[in-house]
Amino acid sequence: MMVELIGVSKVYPNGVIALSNINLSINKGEFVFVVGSSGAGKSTLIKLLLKEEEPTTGQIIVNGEDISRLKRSKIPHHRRNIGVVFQDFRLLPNKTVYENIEFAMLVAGNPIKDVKKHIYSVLDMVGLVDKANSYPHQLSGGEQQRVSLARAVVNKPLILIADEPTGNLDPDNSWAIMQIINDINRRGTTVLMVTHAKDIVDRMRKRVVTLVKGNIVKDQIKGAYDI
Ligand SMILES: Nc1ncnc2c1ncn2[C@@H]1O[C@H](COP(=O)(O)OP(=O)(O)OP(=O)(O)O)[C@@H](O)[C@H]1O
Repeated sequence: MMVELIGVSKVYPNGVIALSNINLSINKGEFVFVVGSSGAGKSTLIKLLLKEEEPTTGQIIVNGEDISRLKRSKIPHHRRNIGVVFQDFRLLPNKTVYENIEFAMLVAGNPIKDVKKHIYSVLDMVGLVDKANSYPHQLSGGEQQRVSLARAVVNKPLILIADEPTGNLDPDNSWAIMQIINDINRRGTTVLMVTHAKDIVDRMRKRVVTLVKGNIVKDQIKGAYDI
């Protein structure tokens, strides 16, 4: 099992119950869509997995490790297991495409040899070798998201979390991003993608976990977007 949530609840200090006794198991190599209306608890789930928030009850096990018991000093090591992409790309504006990816490797203290070759291999995967020396503002939204995906996987994470990765993109760019995420998954990375994109979910025929008010109300093997 790559990710396991056992009896996980999250009650924020203001009393809002964002997640209520969640049980969820995700196998190594699985692809899971998480869907649900606004406020259903999707972002909270991601924050718990990244250990940006602590669960109120329950256990969260990632790659065999109970992250609710993790020492503060072990959090960076835990986060290196997870690559993340967001709706708003979050590239560093003053660094080139190459430097954005290089920086992610440096920060992770990555022991990967031949940094340059490795950066070009992830750029090749997203079809942007020719943009290595461009700055983010010189790229389209779709291209920026491709860079952000290259950066997310450069340290070979076990899990890719994509938080509405197509939220700012038109249908063609959305579909291109979806294909890259699917390729990343086929190469063995477990993928958890939060999305509101009904057309994409319905076309991909992957596992779909549906949240309503902090509860999993549906978990379908080859599911559809149905809220
Ligand atoms: N830091 C916080 N403090 C208090 N309440 C919060 C906090 N973060 C989220 N909430 C509340 O918890 C509930 C779940 O929020 P969450 O952001 O997880 O939903 P979501 O499914 O990601 O929604 P969206 O699709 O709008 O991003 C909501 O009622 C929200 O108002």
